[in-house]
Amino acid sequence: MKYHFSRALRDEDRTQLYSALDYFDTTAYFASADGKKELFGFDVLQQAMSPDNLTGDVVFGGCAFDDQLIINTQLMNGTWFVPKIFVTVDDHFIKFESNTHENFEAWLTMFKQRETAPLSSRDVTEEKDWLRRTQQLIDTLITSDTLKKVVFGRQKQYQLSDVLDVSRLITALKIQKNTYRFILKQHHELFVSATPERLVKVMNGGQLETAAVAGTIRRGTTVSEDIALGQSLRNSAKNRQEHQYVVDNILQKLQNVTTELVVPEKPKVLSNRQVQHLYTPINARINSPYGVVDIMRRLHPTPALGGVPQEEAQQYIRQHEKNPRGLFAAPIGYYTANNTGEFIIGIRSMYVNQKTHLATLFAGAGIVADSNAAQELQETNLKFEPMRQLLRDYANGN
Ligand SMILES: C=C(O[C@H]1C=CC=C(C(=O)O)[C@@H]1O)C(=O)O
Repeated sequence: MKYHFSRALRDEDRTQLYSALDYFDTTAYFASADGKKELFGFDVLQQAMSPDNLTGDVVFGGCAFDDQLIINTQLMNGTWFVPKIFVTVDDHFIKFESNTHENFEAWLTMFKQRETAPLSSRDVTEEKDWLRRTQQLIDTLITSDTLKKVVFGRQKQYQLSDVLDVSRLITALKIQKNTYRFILKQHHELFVSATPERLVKVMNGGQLETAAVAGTIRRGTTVSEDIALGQSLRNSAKNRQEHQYVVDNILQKLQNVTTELVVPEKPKVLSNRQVQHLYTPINARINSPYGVVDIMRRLHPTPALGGVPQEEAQQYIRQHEKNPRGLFAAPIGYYTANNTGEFIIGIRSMYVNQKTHLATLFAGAGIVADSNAAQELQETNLKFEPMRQLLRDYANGN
């Protein structure tokens, strides 16, 4: 990029940057799981449905989960853009890069928080037969010689009374600890995710970090109950199996494109606000000439989102889920011209059409032969909760 500027971070910078996300037609926001690093992309220099034809210092976007097209949306079928302005914020510093604006301070002062109307929401559609279809899937898994695991998705729609402001969404998302937060906005469409699942991060020098996040239990209401639940998750043969499918698949996919693969023997427990997961971090060094986009394409979908075997599970998903997933359960993130970048998985997410004011919330659960359909239904209810809470907090002005 042509213009570069950096300085110490000031208190008001973040608020102004959040407001700037509402001023442009196309924007992206990415926050690391510890909340220390935030990336912003503003306005479009180049745009495409696939990253292949874009040449920019940084590219934001996401692929659709599979090749099923969704009507009346551009965003959910996969979209990528090179921003005109790229801003990075960490604990102490702010870095501004631009092709079009020379003066960062003058640019930033243009953006003020807007007054917004109160919001209400009511649920309008719900997949009432999800329990029955999940039982049918369990029966299929019990009798199948080949199919071992399918991550089965569910969607729920809410009618909102007004448009959502990205700046207020970011503020309301902050309570979702230990999750990456991502918002992609294109025209009247928004995709919002507070996800614990990192697909891949590649750093300068080719160090690669990924993780298996699969196997779920609720949070306890007291510290001791929470710890006991985490322990029972670790001891659950069903959850360990569900998790191990993901670890094995990632290792197999990385084998020929990396060296120095490091994987702990046993999973840890990763706690989010509503649920706890089994979690295995996996590190490696990426072989030349592979880049972060190659690894993203190679890894997606892991059995945390698709299933085992991959092709058969994806076919089951295509045939038995009510609606295509779009960016739900799909890779979203950014990459740079230096082959670094980070892709997370768009779960605990929602899609909002700001013209119809319809919000679609997504949740899924890994189903194996040992699964209990009613428990999986409960699990998906918990997985809807980050976005339901977001809508509630947004409405309450939190
Ligand atoms: C598909 C989702 O979760 C996946 C990620 C973590 C744990 C999962 C599980 O335990 O079922 C799922 O594989 C979702 O949250 O919508």
